[in-house]
Amino acid sequence: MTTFLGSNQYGKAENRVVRIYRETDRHEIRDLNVSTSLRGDFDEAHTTGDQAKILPTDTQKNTAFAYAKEHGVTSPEDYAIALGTHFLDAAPAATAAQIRVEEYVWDRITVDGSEHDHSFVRRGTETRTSVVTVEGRGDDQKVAVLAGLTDLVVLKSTGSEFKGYLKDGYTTLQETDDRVMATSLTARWRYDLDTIEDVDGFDWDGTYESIRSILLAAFARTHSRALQETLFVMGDDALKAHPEVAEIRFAAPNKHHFLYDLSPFGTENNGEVFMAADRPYGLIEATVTRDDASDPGSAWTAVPAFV
Ligand SMILES: O=c1[nH]c(=O)c2[nH]c(=O)[nH]c2[nH]1
Repeated sequence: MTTFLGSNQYGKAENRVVRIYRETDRHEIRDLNVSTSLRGDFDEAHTTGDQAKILPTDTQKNTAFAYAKEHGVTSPEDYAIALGTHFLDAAPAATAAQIRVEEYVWDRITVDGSEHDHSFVRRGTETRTSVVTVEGRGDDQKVAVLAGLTDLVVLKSTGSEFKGYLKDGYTTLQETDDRVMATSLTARWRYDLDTIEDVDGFDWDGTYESIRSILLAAFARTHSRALQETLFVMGDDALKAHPEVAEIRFAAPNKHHFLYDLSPFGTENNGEVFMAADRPYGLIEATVTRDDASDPGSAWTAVPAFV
């Protein structure tokens, strides 16, 4: 019996890079969790122990921090493209570099009705995400950019029904035309860079905010016949408004809210008191794709998402 080395990658995970812009009294903060991975011809490092081709994870960490100053962090996507491109120059054996960035958003604290210059409060649990994969060199170099968010917790107190579903001998669920619908949304969308004229000058932050608002508006506006339908409308709205987005993927846990039975206490419950169940949860996952979407290449390789 012989064995061989299968797919592999290596890098430094979860570098907590905080970049503060302090050129004026009104400071700006970008708070990132940056993970780097290199893929390529790193067989010897595993099979013979020869580390000659390995750019150490410690160096990758240093570069992540240095680039926060030398390149800057105008957006997670722009920073990740610069870092990924650099690693292909720095490590000749690498065929691809993947940079995964989570951004924790800080809002300014409002004091006496005005935003404070240098005091911030973290925005809930929501996290902005980006995954950039840079592959190849020179004219053949390909850059894939995913953006998204995770842990965006939303709830509708009405405007959601669930009925007309398949029933069998194990079905106990009652049909409803008025329920609470809540989820903690993960969404990732893939940019088609060929549709973007000036990638260096692209407004990554503005586009992120626009798509986030579209998703929230669609969730609020749509009378939901199922979480599946709501996700599709959210994706459809985002793709229609943003031709530069090829596809969007969702993972949405259905955070069930069960009407609590207060009848033993002689109290009516007209959709007023619910038990929020922690688990199990329905897990609804869906992709909405433009029919002429570009080839994703390795954009989704090693990205923690379904399919
Ligand atoms: O929006 C829903 N989709 C389902 O597939 C489902 N299944 C279920 O039991 N409740 C729900 N709700």
